[in-house]
Formats: sequence, structure tokens, C-alpha cells
Amino acid sequence: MTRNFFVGGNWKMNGSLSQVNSLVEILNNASVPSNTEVVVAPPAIYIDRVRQAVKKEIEVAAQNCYYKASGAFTGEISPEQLKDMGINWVIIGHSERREIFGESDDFVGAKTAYALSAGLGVIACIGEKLEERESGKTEEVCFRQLKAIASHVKDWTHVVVAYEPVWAIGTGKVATPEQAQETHAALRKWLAENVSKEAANNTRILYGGSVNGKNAAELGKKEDIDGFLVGGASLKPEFADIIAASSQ
Ligand SMILES: O=C(CO)COP(=O)(O)O
Repeated sequence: MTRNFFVGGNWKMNGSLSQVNSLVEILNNASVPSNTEVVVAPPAIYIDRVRQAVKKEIEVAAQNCYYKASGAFTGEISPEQLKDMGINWVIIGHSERREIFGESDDFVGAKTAYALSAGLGVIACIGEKLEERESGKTEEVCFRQLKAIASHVKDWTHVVVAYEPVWAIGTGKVATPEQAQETHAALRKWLAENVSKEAANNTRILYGGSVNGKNAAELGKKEDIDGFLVGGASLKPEFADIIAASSQ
């Protein structure tokens, strides 16, 4: 298997300048296994500071972007502007963007395609809500979200999928390794049947939702879990443990 492990840290709308500086110090002291890619996503206002201060093995992402190069889009940042500032990754379609800011499946797909065309790698997020899981709709919801991305995106080389069950985000209720593996395997099968065998084999599928320094190693051992997208624990020293856990 050639998929390198991928550990993303999504800082969300957290941190102050002094906390950002402390996090950079933690990152610069963390040892990054050679088979692991680490990408952190600070709030937009701190992106450039982090990019300049963090060691080269660690990449920096935006938490969102728009799907035009420039223009009258108050408050938005374009993929071209991210590239201009040396940023190579963006998170798109996080459940908080979908839920709080009303981003539709199709909008997420269109933004993913545009960001890829501008040369960014995309961490594309999908995942079901609690009531959807409880009514047996986990796969239906995730496949619908994937299909919306696939209808815009033909080349998945620079796409990383983050499966983040909404009920596990920020709740401390982590999916069991078996639950996560089951969904990851279904997602990979969907990619094989609906995109290509190559996309299924090569696309990293991350798990996100209450990952921490203690549960990362067990989750990471599962065949179809290729890394993590970490929220709360990416703001703490234990993020270094999660990076290290990935190589076990
Ligand atoms: O939303 C997440 C990462 O994008 C996960 O957040 P937590 O790790 O805080 O549950």
C-alpha cells in the first residue's frame, strides 16, 4: 500500500497570537515520521505567520476558500491568493461550514473542483449526523456527499477525504475503530465503483471526531484509516503524540 499517512490539525476559530506562537513551537519540536504528512489549518488571520514560523516538514492549510479568483466577495479568500502566499492545502466542506454557514453538497463539490484547478490540495469533509446514523443512513449520506464532489471532480490525485461523523466532533464520543473502519471501507468501495480503482487505492481517507493522543494509535491501525483530521487535540501538546502514533 502506497498511501502515506496524513495528520491534519484543524484549529477552527481558536487561538490568540501568543497561543499560535506556542503551537508553532510544539509543532517545531514534534518529530514527524517519514511516512507521514502533517498539515495544520490555523484561522485565516494567522495562516501566514504560521507558514513562516513552522518547520518545512509541516504544511499549512486554509480552513475554507471561495471558488473565484478575485472580485466583489466580501470576507472570502481565493485559492489563487492562498497559492500566492505559499499555501498548498485547503479544508472544504467541514460540517460546521455545511451546518452553520449553509454550504450545500453542490457548493462543496464546486469549491473542491475550483481549488484543485488552482493547484491546491483539498481535504474534503463528509460525515453523517447522529439522527442519520441512528436511522441507518450513514452510507446514504456519505455517498450523497461524495457523489456531489465526484460530479465536479474527475482527478482525485490531490483530494484527501476526511470522514468526520458529526456526532463525534467535539463531543468526546469517538467512533470505535471498527465503526470508522466499516465506513472507510464503504467509502473506498464507493470510490472504486464510481470514480476509479486508482482513486480508491490512492485516496487517503482520514477519520475525524474526538481523536486524541490516546485513541489515535488504535484507529490508525485499521486498514482503511489513512490518518486523522483533528480539532480540539490539535490545539494541545498531545497533537505531537497523534503525529507519532501514526507510524506505529
Ligand atoms: O472537526 C474536527 C476536525 O475538523 C474534529 O474536531 P474534534 O477533534 O475536536 O472532535
